[in-house]
Amino acid sequence: MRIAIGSDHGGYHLKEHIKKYLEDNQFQVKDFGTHSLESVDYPDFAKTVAESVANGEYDRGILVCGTGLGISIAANKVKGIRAVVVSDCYSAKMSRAHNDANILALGGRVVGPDLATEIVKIWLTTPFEGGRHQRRIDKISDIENQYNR
Ligand SMILES: O=C(CO)[C@H](O)[C@H](O)COP(=O)(O)O
Repeated sequence: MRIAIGSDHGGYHLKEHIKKYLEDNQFQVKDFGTHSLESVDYPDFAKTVAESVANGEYDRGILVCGTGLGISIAANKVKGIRAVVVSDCYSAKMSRAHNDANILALGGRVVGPDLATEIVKIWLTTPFEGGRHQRRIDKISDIENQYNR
């Protein structure tokens, strides 16, 4: 699986931790930055990662800012993106099974590295269930198409 990752300064340390986990576990990872603790603007990284997932270059994206909130809001502006902020294992599972989330957003100031690793593991291995959930995803796409032509 090809995974695009990105963060702002608030998510930098957790992004580096997740990158190492992914590389150690034979995922193909592209790090779109940021590459230091210098203050940057999270929409810049959300946009790059979200576009790389929306255009099919990468299968999934993982984004980290201080809370996961701003970077997920920004990513969700890109057509075709379903970004979710997750800080527990149940939501990680359900965001895949029911919501077919294609971007996981984490808060570097919210979740510790061990919990984040568990969330990432679950999120990357849980399949979408389809069925009635596909109908609901299609309705989300309909809303998106209405406002984002
Ligand atoms: O969590 C975030 C957005 O949702 C950002 O990481 C946070 O707002 C950055 O704050 P600061 O510039 O004070 O480090």
